[in-house]
Amino acid sequence: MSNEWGYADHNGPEKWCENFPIANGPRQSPIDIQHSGASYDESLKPLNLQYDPSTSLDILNNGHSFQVTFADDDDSSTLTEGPISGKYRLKQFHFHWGASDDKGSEHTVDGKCYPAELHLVHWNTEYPSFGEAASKPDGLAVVGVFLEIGEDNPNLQKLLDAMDAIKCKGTQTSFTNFDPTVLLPESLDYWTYLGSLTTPPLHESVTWIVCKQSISISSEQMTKFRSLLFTAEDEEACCMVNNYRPPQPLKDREVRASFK
Ligand SMILES: COc1ccc([C@H]2OC(=S)NC2=O)c(OC)c1
Ligand SMILES: [Zn+2]
Repeated sequence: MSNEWGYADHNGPEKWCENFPIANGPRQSPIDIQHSGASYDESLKPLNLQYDPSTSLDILNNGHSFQVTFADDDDSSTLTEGPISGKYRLKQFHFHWGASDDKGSEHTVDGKCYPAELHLVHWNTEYPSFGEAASKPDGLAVVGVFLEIGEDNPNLQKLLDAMDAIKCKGTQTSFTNFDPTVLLPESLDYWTYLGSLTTPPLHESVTWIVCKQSISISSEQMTKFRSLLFTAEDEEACCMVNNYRPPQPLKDREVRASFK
């Protein structure tokens, strides 16, 4: 398989180990989070997420998902506290989703799949850049938020309105003055464990912070996500759906809960 990984049968998650043997490593993500298997840790602090909307730059279809990228040349948008030490800067956020409402999240909870999952990707300012941090064991902290079918979510509308401009792989458009705080659930109770990026290169560099509470998305809004394409303008169109990796073995890891 060339380095062109994807989510199809010929280049999807079951094949990634051919070019990325870490795919079978000791701290791979995502995982199935079992309520009964998580231990409450009273030493876990509340998350401190401070985002400056003026750091949002653009929205891009990268051929695997769509992402909103943030200026990260100072400490304007950061994650501190929670399970981490030090300060992590927001680099980007993106989503994973399914072809139908019964699948799409990467993490599952007691075997339950959600239709989509948001990832807010932060890098440790102990390192000079995201690129340097991405391969270090404490380099990244990703906040995961489940999306559940319900009422229309007005906080997603600005993202949905931009999608016509980024339908194809490699297209992007300006996306300014967006505060990702509006995408967080009311409660910031979380599970945390040590894991990895969920796409190649699958670096085992992520402190995962998965929110217990979901946010809503309507079925109509999910349909808009599914109108994006994995493919470029000059290629045969392939709908961007099922861009999720299934749960990986927990192996010798613990999952801690910030709540009883
Ligand atoms: C710009 O940085 C990123 C962000 C996320 C990933 C993947 O890892 C997780 S988490 N979600 C993914 O899609 C990534 O993979 C190379 C690079
Ligand atoms: Zn992701």
